[in-house]
Amino acid sequence: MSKVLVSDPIDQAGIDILSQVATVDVKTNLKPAELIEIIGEYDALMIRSGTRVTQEIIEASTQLKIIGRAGVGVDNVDVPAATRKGIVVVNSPEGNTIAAAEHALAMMLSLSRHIPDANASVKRGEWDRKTFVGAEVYKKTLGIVGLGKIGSHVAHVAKAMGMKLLAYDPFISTERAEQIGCQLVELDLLFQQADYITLHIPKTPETANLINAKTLAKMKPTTRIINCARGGIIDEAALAAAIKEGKIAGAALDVFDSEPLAESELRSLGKDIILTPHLGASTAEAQVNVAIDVAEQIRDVLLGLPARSAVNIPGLGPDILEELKPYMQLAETLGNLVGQLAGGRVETLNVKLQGDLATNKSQPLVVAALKGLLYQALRERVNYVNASIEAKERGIRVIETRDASARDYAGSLHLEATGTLGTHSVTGALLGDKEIHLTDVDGFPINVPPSKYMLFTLHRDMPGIIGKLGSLLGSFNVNIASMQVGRKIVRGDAVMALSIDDPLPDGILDEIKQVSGIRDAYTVTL
Ligand SMILES: NC(=O)C1=CN([C@@H]2O[C@H](COP(=O)(O)OP(=O)(O)OC[C@H]3O[C@@H](n4cnc5c(N)ncnc54)[C@H](O)[C@@H]3O)[C@@H](O)[C@H]2O)C=CC1
Ligand SMILES: O=C(O)CCC(=O)C(=O)O
Repeated sequence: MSKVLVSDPIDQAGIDILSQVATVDVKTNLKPAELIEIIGEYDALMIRSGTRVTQEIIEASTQLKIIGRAGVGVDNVDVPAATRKGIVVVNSPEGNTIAAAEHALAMMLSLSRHIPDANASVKRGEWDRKTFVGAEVYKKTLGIVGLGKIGSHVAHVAKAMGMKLLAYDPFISTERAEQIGCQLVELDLLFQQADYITLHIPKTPETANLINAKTLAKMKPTTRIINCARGGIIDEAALAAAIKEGKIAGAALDVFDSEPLAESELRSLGKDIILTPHLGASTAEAQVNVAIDVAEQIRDVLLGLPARSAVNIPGLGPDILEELKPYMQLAETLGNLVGQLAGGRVETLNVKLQGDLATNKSQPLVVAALKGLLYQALRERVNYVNASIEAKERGIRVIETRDASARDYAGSLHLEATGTLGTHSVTGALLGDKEIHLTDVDGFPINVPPSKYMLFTLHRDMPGIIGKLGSLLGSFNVNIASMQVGRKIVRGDAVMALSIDDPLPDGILDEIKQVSGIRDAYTVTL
C-alpha cells in the first residue's frame, strides 16, 4: 500500500480520502532535518503553508510521486526541483478564494470602524465612544491591485456596498475589468485616488516591495491598505513609518515578510493597524474544500490517473507524456518569452505546430504555450488544466495552425502574440540531446538556447553597434554571457539576442533604445 505523509494540519475530509488508497501518517511541526530523515518512506506529501519543501527535502525523497499543497500559493515548494525529479505538484487554485476575499473585506471594515481595538477596550471594562469614531466605505474608492479570482470577488462585494472600484492588473483586459465593475487604471492613479487599497497579487520580482516609501508618498492621508495576499509585497518598515507620520491612515495585514511575525514596529501602531496570523484561508469551508480538492488529486495520482490541477506536469497518459514532455517545456518557454515581448496584455496568440508536431496529438503543446504566456501574470497558479480557461477569461484569442511542410527541424513551434508592445514572434526547436533553442525572433533567424535573463534588440546592421551596446552594458556592470545577431540581409534590419548574467537594472533599457541604430529593445526573464 502507498504511504502518504501529511505534515501540516489538514481537514479530516482530506485524510479520509487519502485513507481509501494509502496508509496516512499525520506528523506536523517536523523540523527540516526530521522531514529529510523520513521522506524516503513516502509516495506522497500533503502540506499547507507551514512546511517548506526545499530542494534538499526533494532530493532526499526516493519514491515521492506527488506533493499536494492544500491552498493556492506553492511558493513554499521548490517546484523546479520537483519537476526535475518528475514529482507532480498540485494545488487547489479556487478552494479558498471566497475565504481570502471575505477576510480582506472583513479587514477593510474592521479597520474602518476600529472593531478589534474597540472590542478589546470594552473587554477591559471601558466604555470609550470617542476614540473609535470610524469612516464609512460607502461611496469611497477601493483600489484593487490584482483582479484575479480573489480580487474579482472582493470587487463584486465592494460594489454592492456602494464603493467606486479602480483596479490595476497589467494582464487583464479593460473589457474584463468592466464586466467586474472596475475601471482599469495605471498604478500611480490608483495610489493617488484610492481611499482603500487591497492587494490580491502573487509575490514576484515585480511585486516585491510594491508598497514602499515612494509609493506610500503618493497616497492620501486617509488611505488604508489591506494585504491578504503575500508578505514582502509591502515594505513593512516604510509602512510603519507612513502610518506613524500620518502619511496614510492605517493598514490591515494578514501576511508578512517573514512568518510568524517577529519583533516588529507594526505591533506598536494601535488602532490604525490590524494584524492577523495568515488567516485568509482559515475558514471551515475553505479547509474542507482545499483538503478534498488536493486529497482527491493525490489519490488519483497514486492510482495512476492524471491530476486535475498539476502546477508542473500535465495530466496526460504516460505514453503521450513521454513523447511530448521535452516539447512541453519548449512550448512553455516560448509562450513565456513571446508574452513578455508582446507586453503583458496579450490579445491574440497564434500557435503554429510545425513538422513532426503538426498532428492532433500535439494539441497539449498549445495549452503549454498558453501556460507559459500566462506565467508572468499567474505564476504557479496557472496549470495545464486552467490555462485555457484563464486565457479565455482574459479575452486572449488563441489561433492554432499546423504546417507539416516546415522541415527546418524535425518538429518546431512558432508563436506569435499581439499585445501592448505590438506583434512579436518566436520559433523554437529541440536540438541534439533535446536542448531548447530559439531559432527565430520576429522573423530573424538565430540559434540560441534561452537563458534566465535575456535582452533583445531590433537594430540596423552596421559597424560598431555591437561594441556600443557592449560598452553601455559594461558601464552598468552587466555581464554578457552570450550574444548572437540574426539578419536577413547585410546592413539591413537585424535582431540581437543577448544572454546576461543578471536582470537588467532599472532605466538601462531606455538608454539602450537611445543608442544610434537601435530601434527597439526588450528584456525578458524566463
Ligand atoms: N492570506 C491567505 O491566506 C491567502 C492568500 N492568497 C494569495 O492571494 C493572492 C491572490 O490569489 P488569487 O486571486 O487566487 O490569484 P489569481 O492568480 O487568480 O490572481 C492574481 C492576479 O494578479 C495579477 N497580477 C500578477 N502580477 C501582477 C502585477 N505585477 N501587478 C498587478 N497584478 C498582477 C494577475 O494578472 C492575476 O489576475 C495570491 O498571492 C495568493 O497566494 C490566496 C489564498 C489565501
Ligand atoms: O494554508 C493556508 O492557510 C494559507 C493559504 C494561502 O496563503 C494560499 O492558499 O495561498
